Amino acid sequence: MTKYTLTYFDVEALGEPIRMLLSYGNLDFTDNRIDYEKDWAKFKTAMPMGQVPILEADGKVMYQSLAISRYLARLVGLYGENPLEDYEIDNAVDNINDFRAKLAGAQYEQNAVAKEEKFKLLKAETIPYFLEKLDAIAAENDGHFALKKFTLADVYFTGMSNYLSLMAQQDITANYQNLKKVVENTIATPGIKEWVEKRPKKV
Ligand SMILES: N[C@@H](CCC(=O)N[C@@H](CS)C(=O)NCC(=O)O)C(=O)O
Repeated sequence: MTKYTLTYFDVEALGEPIRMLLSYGNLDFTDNRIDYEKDWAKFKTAMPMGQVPILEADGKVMYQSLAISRYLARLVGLYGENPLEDYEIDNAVDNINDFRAKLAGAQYEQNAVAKEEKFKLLKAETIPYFLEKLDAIAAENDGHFALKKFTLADVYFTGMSNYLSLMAQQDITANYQNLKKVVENTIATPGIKEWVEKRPKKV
């Protein structure tokens, strides 16, 4: 049986959907967490693109979190059954990822004045815009993000949700019942439920 090792920082963020997919599939994995302050400089040079997450499977080193997530989703039956279904799932994941990129653009802005301006715009426009759109998509899909069923897109949103809330400086599901439903459904799913109960409490 394949043994997986996920290497990432001691946070949820981009690594968490991967941990959830591995847990959902009941795949045997080591959750290898790097201490950023102490150890990252020496690990970075050994990473294929100088970044994490990476997933090792029987000697194969995989990187790029979305590529890894799609690979695992295929493996555990959370991807589409045909190219059109794949498109629907990818589309939902890309919408969520666009939201993440907007938040990260403000969060990691180095200039303090520019950062404050970016956050003002985020709070006034970008965050409500994305959350309303995403909530409407989840409403159309009966509490899922695509195809009215549990897929990679639900796991991606749920795995990222605490990190997205942290960056948005607000609970992103608080006023959006359909988004809340996606998260509740996902964390009640066998495999993921057990993972969420035992995972380190680090966003
Ligand atoms: N597109 C990459 C981005 C990976 C990425 O941004 N990783 C960050 C952590 S979330 C990282 O390794 N930062 C440390 C660095 O770049 O030195 C992916 O999705 O895997």
